[in-house]
Amino acid sequence: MIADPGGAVIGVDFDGTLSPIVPDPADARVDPRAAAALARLGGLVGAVVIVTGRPAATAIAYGEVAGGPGLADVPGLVVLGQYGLERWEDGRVTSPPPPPGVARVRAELPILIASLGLPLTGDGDSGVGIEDKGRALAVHTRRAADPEGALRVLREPLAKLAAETGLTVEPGRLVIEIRPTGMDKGRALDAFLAERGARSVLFAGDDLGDLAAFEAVRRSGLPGVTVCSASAEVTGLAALADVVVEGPAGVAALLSALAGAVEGR
Ligand SMILES: O=P(O)(O)OC[C@H]1O[C@H](O[C@H]2O[C@H](CO)[C@@H](O)[C@H](O)[C@H]2O)[C@H](O)[C@@H](O)[C@@H]1O
Repeated sequence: MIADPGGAVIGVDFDGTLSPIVPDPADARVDPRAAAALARLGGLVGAVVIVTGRPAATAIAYGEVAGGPGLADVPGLVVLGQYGLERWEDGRVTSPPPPPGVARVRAELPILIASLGLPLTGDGDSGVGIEDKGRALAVHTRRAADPEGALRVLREPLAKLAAETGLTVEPGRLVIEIRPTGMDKGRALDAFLAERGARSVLFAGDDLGDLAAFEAVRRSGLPGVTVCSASAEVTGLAALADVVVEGPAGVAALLSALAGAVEGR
């Protein structure tokens, strides 16, 4: 990677990796040090790609940094959003239309959650939150009175709703998403590595949804490094990573050190 940076692909997740976990998903923002490191790397390596469950445009918007380089300033950046269904590049998003089941989930979710006796969040209130991502919906319990308990109550009814609407369930950090089938971070990364003719790859993530990308690094057969952005909340991923760092601050430090090593080679 350092000897042949032009062949390297640097892949990163957004929430929990570039952006610290916060109670309200709408408050998430990139760590400015991570954005600055990626902006350096973008001019040095083959490609920088963000692979995220967020809509691609949301990652770009939450990647703005006042007075410094933000994610939109990373040279050649590609964002594969909604687990690879969307692509942001050169300021434009391309994506297929949402499958029809999403509209039914959107209509039924508030009723279903109320029927389970779980209060929904209002502005700034505690409760269960619904994040509408256009082609997927996420049900968040981080702000519920009992986050783990709410997750337990929701698990089966959401799986049933996903099955009835031809969609799939994606569990995450105090969140269950109902999203289109047929794509995941691994498939998205496979295709990107092939498209760019990658000769090495690094992928950093924080959650079990990032495991598919770790597996893509392994099956690529390329010299590869998997990085876990560690937290007390997700303990399973660290054992499966080559390198473990402390959250987004640790990821930023690692990316910055990598940029320094390439610049100084
Ligand atoms: O693939 P990622 O970039 O990691 O996105 C996965 C989901 O992350 C977001 O939720 C998580 O972060 C929130 C903000 O810190 C936090 O409040 C929540 O508890 C976490 O689950 C996001 O809201 C989802 O849409 C993403 O799919």
